[in-house]
Amino acid sequence: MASISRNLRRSLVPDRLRRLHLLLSQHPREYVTAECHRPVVLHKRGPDILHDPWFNRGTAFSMTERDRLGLRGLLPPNVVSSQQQIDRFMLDLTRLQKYARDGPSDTYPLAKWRILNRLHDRNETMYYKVLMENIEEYAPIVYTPTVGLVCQNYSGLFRRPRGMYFSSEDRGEMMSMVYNWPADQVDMIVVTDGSRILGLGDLGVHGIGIAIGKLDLYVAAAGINPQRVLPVMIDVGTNNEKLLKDPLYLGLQEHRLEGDEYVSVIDEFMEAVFTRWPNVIVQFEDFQTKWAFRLLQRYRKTYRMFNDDVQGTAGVAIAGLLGAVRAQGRPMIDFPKQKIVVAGAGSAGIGVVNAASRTMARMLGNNEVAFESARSQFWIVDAHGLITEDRADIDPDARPFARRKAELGHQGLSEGASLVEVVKKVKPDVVLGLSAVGGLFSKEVLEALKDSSSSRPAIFAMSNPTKNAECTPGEAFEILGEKAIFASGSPFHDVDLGDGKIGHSNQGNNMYLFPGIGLGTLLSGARVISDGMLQAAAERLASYMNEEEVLQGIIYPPISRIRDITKEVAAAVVREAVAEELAEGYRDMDARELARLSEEETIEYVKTNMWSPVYPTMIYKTD
Ligand SMILES: NC(=O)c1ccc[n+]([C@@H]2O[C@H](COP(=O)([O-])OP(=O)(O)OC[C@H]3O[C@@H](n4cnc5c(N)ncnc54)[C@H](O)[C@@H]3O)[C@@H](O)[C@H]2O)c1
Ligand SMILES: O=C(O)C[C@H](O)C(=O)O
Ligand SMILES: [Mg+2]
Repeated sequence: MASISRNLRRSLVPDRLRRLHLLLSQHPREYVTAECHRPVVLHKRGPDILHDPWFNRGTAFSMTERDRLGLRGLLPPNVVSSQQQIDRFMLDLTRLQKYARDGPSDTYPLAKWRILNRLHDRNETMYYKVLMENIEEYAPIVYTPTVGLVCQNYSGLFRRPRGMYFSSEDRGEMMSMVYNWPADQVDMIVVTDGSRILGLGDLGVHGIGIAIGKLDLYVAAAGINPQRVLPVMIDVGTNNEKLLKDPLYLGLQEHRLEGDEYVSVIDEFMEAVFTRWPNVIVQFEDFQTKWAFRLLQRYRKTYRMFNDDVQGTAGVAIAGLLGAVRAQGRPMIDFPKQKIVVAGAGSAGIGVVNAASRTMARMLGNNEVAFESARSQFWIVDAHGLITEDRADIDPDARPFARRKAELGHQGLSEGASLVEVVKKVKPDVVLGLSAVGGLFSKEVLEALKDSSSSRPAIFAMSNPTKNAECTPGEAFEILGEKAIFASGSPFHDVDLGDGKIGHSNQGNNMYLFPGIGLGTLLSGARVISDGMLQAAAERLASYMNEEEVLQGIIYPPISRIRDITKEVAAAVVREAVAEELAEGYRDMDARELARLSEEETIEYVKTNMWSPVYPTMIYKTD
């Protein structure tokens, strides 16, 4: 029988230990934690349980449970194990996938999503077990890139509602509406207003799919209990003319609210959710750039919130950029010498440049000279070309990084210079795309990068979904050869370079950080999410890959390791929250005890609190 760690043993009384041994004999060891061992109290019986995906376990209900919960006779008599259920489902899934093509040129992503979604609707535990055990195959279905296709087709795919919808029509009602949600505890909310879904633009209310997909990763990667997650869509209208005219559109058919009216809706939502669930964490997702920064500044000092596109993406990019330095055989401290061209000056691009330049400045001494030197390592190109001081109506968020007049002359560049011109003149170590323009890193741009001052030029084609990637790994390796480092926001296959050589295609997606940021914040009980906590998360991700992997060009972990990396990131966030005296503790772990935990004990503490897809003991209560 598998052994139980000392920490876990300490937290269990003897009869629970017996059940734990039973669980260990039925499930992979990593699933069995104290968190999944808590009994669940039910206030419903019979068919109500079978229709509730949180509690339903179908044919896996034992005979004693069927008696206890009024289920006897409501299910076929053969009791099966959870593994037999998964085997049966997987067989059916493979068969259905085969006969349910989505279209002539396409393979089966939407068909797969529909089948998985039906399981999500009837048995959440089983759904997450399938997802976790097949994360490489199904993360790209429930998350990027297929989630984009799902949002684009949401009116046709919609079956059962999931999550909550707040609209501009609900002004004045939100405080009472939040009590319509059935869970008394919510740990994690992902909220979107649907205004910029991946690189697909304004998808209005159909953007709820992205919040659902992000929370699927919170459950699968971070072990947040699926009963305590809440996807939210704030429908303030849409500026997508097609949706405004579409008779099948599910949202408000009016233009988006603007200005103070818009802010007041978001304010009301924040007040309502933090009143009912004071300890909740709110992740802002896919808000158009003009609101992303403003809302972040407005709430980050008072609420437990962060913006994934601005802050999660920045951390993931920093980890990858540091990986690219190490891949050149140089120490991370050489990062401030890297010349970086960024294509895209939206929430993601500016978020990356802000955070990466701060990281450089810290390495250089954190004073004014250091900041100035760090700033000068970045060239930002947007839809109008190179951003310089000469630009009229410059976006205030981009202003600090506009190239100075004095620098331009000797570089032979001017306001609005094209991307290819900038790459030719600057000879950057890195080109990083967050432009949402597929193919932007054209043959010409990649050819120009051959003159890079780096021994291993790095290409980050980070825009999503797949067709928005600035280039493919095939294009990058073909032109730049085996030394190139490649990462993309959506997954691509590695490239066979012949002679047994592989061009590694890394996935540089904020999924490697947001689950750990959320989990670490929850388990530390930090009241806000500080820059230091975000930096600690990024640094842990950066150091996760070992020297050998990095030298091979592997700068991000494979998705199969997402649960492990998330645990490590969460522990780093907890420790930083403690160091900054922001941690207030979680459940029976108070701030003082948290501070006494060693690094290893913090990791064990995180692991113990991660939910796993194991059917818990159920107890029926009448009130
Ligand atoms: N990989 C990840 O983890 C990750 C995270 C966040 C966002 N993203 C992706 O980043 C993209 C951008 O997101 P955003 O919120 O910043 O969007 P945005 O629309 O606010 O910004 C896009 C930026 O690209 C610029 N741009 C447009 N055409 C260009 C061109 N031809 N050359 C150079 N720049 C051009 C625009 O001027 C703008 O500054 C999206 O595709 C999104 O999916 C990826
Ligand atoms: O959702 C993703 O895959 C990454 C990112 O948040 C995005 O907006 O593209
Ligand atoms: Mg996003």
